[in-house]
Amino acid sequence: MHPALAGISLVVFDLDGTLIDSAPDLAVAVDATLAERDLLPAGVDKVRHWVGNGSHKLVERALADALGAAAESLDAGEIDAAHDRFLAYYADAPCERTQLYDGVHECLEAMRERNIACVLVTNKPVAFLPAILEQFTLASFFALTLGGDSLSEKKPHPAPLLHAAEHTGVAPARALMVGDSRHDVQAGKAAGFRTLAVTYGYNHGEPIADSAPDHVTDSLAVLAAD
Ligand SMILES: O=C(O)COP(=O)(O)O
Ligand SMILES: [Mg+2]
Repeated sequence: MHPALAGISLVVFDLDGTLIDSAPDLAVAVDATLAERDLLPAGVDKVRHWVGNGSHKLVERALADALGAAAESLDAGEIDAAHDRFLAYYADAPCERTQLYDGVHECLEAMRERNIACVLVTNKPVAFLPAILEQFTLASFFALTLGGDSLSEKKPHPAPLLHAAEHTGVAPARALMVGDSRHDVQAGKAAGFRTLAVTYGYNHGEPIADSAPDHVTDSLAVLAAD
């Protein structure tokens, strides 16, 4: 068994950039939002760097970039209005270009066989989760799924991870956080979880090793190995 799983009874998985490559659909919704305001498209490469702090931050970063302004200088009402438009566009097509990463299903199957509880903790709005989980037949693997707006705090705050531990009755010391961004690693450390980071996701253009996770992998398939 992979050393990250030694003594582990709960694995909390991040979604975007960890289980699914959702940036192409997020970019379509961002670009449609910008186009309504006659702003140039951001494109998927930029959007990849902006995912991870929830959809509101994604839209704020996209607007700031398109307007050549500092995020702090934007009007809050302007960001809220653009965010509403983004949510409408994304709701129309949340999984047309999104792909499941290799190794995800075999990893989740292996957790099920080993009786290791799995919980999904994403900063994505919870309203999008049913359609995405159904599209990739992921729903049945999770004891609980939390979005960025499910609780009053989201990652990098440890609250959603501690909620997952409490919900499954597993002590944080026996839990592992698996994610692609520094926010996942920070939340995991703050919650007293062990941390495993994937190298292929979105991390604001920084190497995830800089966040000093306990383990790093380039595929979740390693968690399925004997
Ligand atoms: O920022 C988002 O909307 C999603 O991010 P996460 O699934 O990587 O937490
Ligand atoms: Mg992520």
